[in-house]
Amino acid sequence: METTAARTAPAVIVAIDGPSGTGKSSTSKAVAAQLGLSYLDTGAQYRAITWWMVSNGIDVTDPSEIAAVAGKPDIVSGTNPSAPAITVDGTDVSGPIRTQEVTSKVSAVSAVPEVRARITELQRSIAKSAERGIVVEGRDIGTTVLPDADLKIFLTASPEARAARRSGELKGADLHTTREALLKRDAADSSRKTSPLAKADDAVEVDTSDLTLQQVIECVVTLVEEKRATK
Ligand SMILES: Nc1ncnc2c1ncn2[C@@H]1O[C@H](COP(=O)(O)OP(=O)(O)OP(=O)(O)O)[C@@H](O)[C@H]1O
Ligand SMILES: Nc1ccn([C@H]2C[C@H](O)[C@@H](COP(=O)(O)O)O2)c(=O)n1
Repeated sequence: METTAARTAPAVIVAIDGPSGTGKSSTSKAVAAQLGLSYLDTGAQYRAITWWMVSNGIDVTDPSEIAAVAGKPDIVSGTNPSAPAITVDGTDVSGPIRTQEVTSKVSAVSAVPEVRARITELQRSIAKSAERGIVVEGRDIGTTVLPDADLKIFLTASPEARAARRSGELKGADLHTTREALLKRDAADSSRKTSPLAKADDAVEVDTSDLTLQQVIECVVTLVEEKRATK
């Protein structure tokens, strides 16, 4: 619930990065809602462009084929933390971007420099137009997209904790398979040449393995409020 103090506070830009399943989306949405900030899920944008590539028969194993069409889809992201929305060429793709097919291909598509340049530009323009500030979550927000963010958080958690969270979400999917898939995606995202998943030198690292979601939210809200008090 947004407070009066939040409505009158100075604008603040918060970058939240980390590997898959560390709680970035859940935390970012809740913090933004509580503090009256906009919210941007940058993973959803990479998933949306991947969905478009797959739907249009692009060979996602061929970076030059991806690069040639990276500018074609029109991706529009909503920034309401209570109702995050994403469309591609006017079609709501919030469901289709979460399929296993898109999840298995998104690391390859998001590694292509032309894709990153396009999506990074979009992200910066959304952040710039957020009057009351924004929480932007992803993999390279603190290092590349918004290096001057007021606050940078890097969430981590053990592979076991992350796999348990994900298999809970996927209605009891096999823990070992889920863990291996998470680690494979992290390895691809961390080893790409252009803006890999990485902690910014000035980011605050929060290990969420043994924290409840509510504890993580409270920790980040406190960090944002402390930062706002110095602005
Ligand atoms: N601290 C926590 N304790 C227990 N469960 C959590 C915690 N944080 C998040 N979760 C749960 O873990 C799952 C993954 O969280 P979330 O989608 O926020 O992670 P993420 O880092 O955004 O992942 P991805 O990068 O893959 O999108 C969700 O079901 C969420 O409710
Ligand atoms: N800033 C970002 C955000 C996401 N990606 C890529 C890498 C992820 O595996 C994929 C999906 O993200 P998720 O929905 O799981 O948060 O998108 C990236 O490269 N940079």
